[in-house]
Amino acid sequence: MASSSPTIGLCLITMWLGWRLRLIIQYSQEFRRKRVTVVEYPSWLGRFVSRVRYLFKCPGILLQCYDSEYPIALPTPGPYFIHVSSKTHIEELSQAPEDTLSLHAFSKDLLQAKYTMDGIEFDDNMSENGAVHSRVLGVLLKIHLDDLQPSLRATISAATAQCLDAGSHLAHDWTEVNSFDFATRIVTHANAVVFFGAQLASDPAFIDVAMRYPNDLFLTAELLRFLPQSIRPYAARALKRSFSTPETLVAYLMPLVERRLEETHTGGGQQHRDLVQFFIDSSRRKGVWSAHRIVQVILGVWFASVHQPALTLVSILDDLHAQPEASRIIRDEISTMTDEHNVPVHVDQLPLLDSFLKESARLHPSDSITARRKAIKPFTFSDGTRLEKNDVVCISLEALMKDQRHYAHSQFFDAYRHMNTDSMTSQSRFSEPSQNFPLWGLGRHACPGRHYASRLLKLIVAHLISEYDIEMAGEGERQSRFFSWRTSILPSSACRIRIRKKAVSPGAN
Ligand code: HEM
Repeated sequence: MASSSPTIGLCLITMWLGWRLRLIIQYSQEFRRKRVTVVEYPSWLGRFVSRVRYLFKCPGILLQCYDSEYPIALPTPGPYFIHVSSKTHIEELSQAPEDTLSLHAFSKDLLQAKYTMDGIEFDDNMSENGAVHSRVLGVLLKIHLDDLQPSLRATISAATAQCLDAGSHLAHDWTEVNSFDFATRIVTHANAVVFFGAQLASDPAFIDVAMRYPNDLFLTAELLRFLPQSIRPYAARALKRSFSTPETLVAYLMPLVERRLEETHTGGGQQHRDLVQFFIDSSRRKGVWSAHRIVQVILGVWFASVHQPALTLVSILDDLHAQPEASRIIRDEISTMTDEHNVPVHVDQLPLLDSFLKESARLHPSDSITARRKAIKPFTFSDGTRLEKNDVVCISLEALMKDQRHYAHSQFFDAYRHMNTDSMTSQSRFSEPSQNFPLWGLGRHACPGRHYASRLLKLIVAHLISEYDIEMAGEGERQSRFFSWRTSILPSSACRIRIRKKAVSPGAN
């Protein structure tokens, strides 16, 4: 009996390896694309190694092999990813119809949504959901940002103080925290107010679940993607025991959404200004979504809304420390800049703060690629470059934003780069997607949450920089504090900051 478990384990591993090898052989035989450079080692073993290497080294490989004209293809443990970077390819990719190059078909594979978002069934051509997202995030949330700002400020302030209470206390009032945990906690608290309103956002048990959900989703999806389709439902059921936050989150959200739907139908209750209400109001135009459907969609948006801003904030804090002079001037800008009527300037109208955030994201994005699309059917670019069904195509984000052709002295951190320094006004804004700055994607899918993300990051940075002294804990190159997994560039556990309340606070606007 004692020897049976290792034998079963060995059989399962051998079966899994055989299955992966069969897929690799299948993909490699299929992969012949006109005008695309394939970056992989020759031979079967080489191809296997190339795929494993992709998991740990993708951002570095893309920087090394970047070509501003010709697409490059990298083998991944799944399909080949074809990375484009020329103006024409980028334009054609972002304008391709959803039923040919689909973001949602890609996201469905990436996030294993059926298992991680309470059984949501994505259609590859999700124009209906897309329209509701755009209205809720890109229109209603954007319009209400100024109204939400006071509660966001108060929440950021309280969440920061709470994180510091829980951190490791050092001499001279310093507290040390893990940068990513710190950023995730503040973003989670702020988002919870905006998504679900003050009542649920003030429940610590809910915040704990909401904060853990993106991590559980990410790990579950990663594990499932390594398994054959046929056994994913069983594996997902087994994984639920270890990663239970999706179910718990649904248990919190269903009563809230049901109550709101009821209030909306009867016309009773108070007026709510949060995303749950915006989703209810916007989906009514599409024939009233059920509470369950609204919760499923909110789970997807919640993942996007926590993970990316938290990663972006970690890099901003890192860069503020590396650029002390710019950091000092931003602090002055926040505390002293007034308009012609001597009224403090709105946090969204501070040109150096905006430029700094954009420069930080340009040099240190949290992902090396953007605008991913899965080919639902074959697609041919105007120069003849061809994609076959199931290929994934995307833009080489990091390499493109470090290309000398787009940015002079592109490796140099220039806090003023995105400003007109004569008039000291913004030249191009952080929240604007463009061909040279596709951080938010491009075209009809460009991130609808970008105005909120930009405002949130500015409010957090303004609060931290005005009220706290911040230092990196431990020195060393940036590279030693970050690692990559697939295309993501992630902070390691060595990414820690020391933080303490300023002796005299200049006070933010
Ligand atoms: C720094 C923070 C963020 C970054 C860098 C970012 C980046 C992106 C990117 C690259 C895409 C894909 C665009 C494409 O493929 O063309 C995207 C899509 C999306 N993002 Fe963001 N995002 C951020 C924050 C947010 C926030 C805060 C929210 C919600 C409040 C959000 C909601 C979404 C949604 C719903 C989509 C899917 C859009 C669609 O289906 O058409 N994002 N984001």
